[in-house]
Amino acid sequence: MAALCRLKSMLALVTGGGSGIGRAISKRLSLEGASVAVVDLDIGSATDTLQLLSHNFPEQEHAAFAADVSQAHSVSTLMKQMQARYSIPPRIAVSSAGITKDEFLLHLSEDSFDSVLNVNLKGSFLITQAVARAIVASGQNGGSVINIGSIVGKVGNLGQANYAASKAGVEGLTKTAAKELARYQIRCNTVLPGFISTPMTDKVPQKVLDKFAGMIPLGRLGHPQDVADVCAFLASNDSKYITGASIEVTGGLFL
Ligand SMILES: CCCCCCCCCCCCC[C@@H](O)CC(=O)SCCNC(=O)CCNC(=O)[C@H](O)C(C)(C)COP(=O)(O)OP(=O)(O)OC[C@H]1O[C@@H](n2cnc3c(N)ncnc32)[C@H](O)[C@@H]1OP(=O)(O)O
Ligand SMILES: NC(=O)c1ccc[n+]([C@@H]2O[C@H](COP(=O)([O-])OP(=O)(O)OC[C@H]3O[C@@H](n4cnc5c(N)ncnc54)[C@H](O)[C@@H]3O)[C@@H](O)[C@H]2O)c1
Repeated sequence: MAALCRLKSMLALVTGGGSGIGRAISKRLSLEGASVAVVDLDIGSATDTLQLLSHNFPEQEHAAFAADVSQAHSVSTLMKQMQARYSIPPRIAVSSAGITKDEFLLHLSEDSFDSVLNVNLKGSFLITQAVARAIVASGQNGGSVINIGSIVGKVGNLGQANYAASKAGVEGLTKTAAKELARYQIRCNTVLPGFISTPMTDKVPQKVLDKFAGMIPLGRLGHPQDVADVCAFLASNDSKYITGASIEVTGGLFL
């Protein structure tokens, strides 16, 4: 197989890189030659991810950063730290940081609503804005923003009014960013994973899983790698004419 080097000399920022899908994306982008800034609330898990990244090219430099994507000041500090470390802006920005606080609507608290929207939607906004600003300020056009939504943002899900709202918002945010940032050749796309086996889905009650068993046409739960492969495509020039798209990575769940 030809050496994977579609992202050689590119700097990628991946939030939520300490676990699950974000960790798989970090690994996949490094395999294709990118230097990866692994960003997570949990610096320990982000540092653990560093140990898993590829170093196939001498210029690859990976680093871990602690940041809370829901807080503007934290994202601002992150960007300053990245500027000091790399002196170039990230050309690939993946927002994978996300949380759930599941509860039926009738019992859902304001705090559970706010915290999920702040991390999942506002976090994607803050990262998209910060990276776009850095690219525009560099005077050199070009970049790929990849925001991780969810099929739940499209179809809804029992117990996830907050989460579904946040993920539907991520799509609207990303489509608008695609329209506004095209003039800078910054492409913005949303990935909609289905049920992917990660610590996030480990919390789903077994009786719920049992209800959905057999509902996935491709016959298996998704792996984080399944999402990472699509993100590598969206990060690369192989998707150079794609922006504003929402790509479902679901195995056909909820077709
Ligand atoms: C096996 C292959 C696919 C499995 C798919 C199952 C999930 C649906 C698709 C999600 C895909 C993408 C998700 C992705 O974005 C990442 C995540 O968000 S992972 C978290 C997903 N969260 C949920 O699906 C919510 C699960 N439900 C709960 O956590 C609890 O039910 C809760 C909402 C906290 C309420 O708990 P409580 O103890 O008050 O009630 P019960 O758990 O006893 O539930 C009462 C009855 O409602 C049924 N129920 C609950 N949630 C769902 C659901 N999402 N879909 C269908 N039915 C649901 C539950 O089975 C009980 O039914 P019964 O009265 O018959 O026992
Ligand atoms: N697993 C699935 O089935 C599935 C499906 C659809 C969408 N998604 C989305 O994919 C993304 C990754 O999910 P996952 O399954 O890998 O979850 P995960 O829980 O394994 O990883 C989420 C990561 O985000 C980090 N994080 C949480 N809040 C943060 C914050 N405020 N600032 C910075 N980092 C923060 C966590 O520390 C963790 O490392 C999430 O946005 C999730 O909503 C997951």
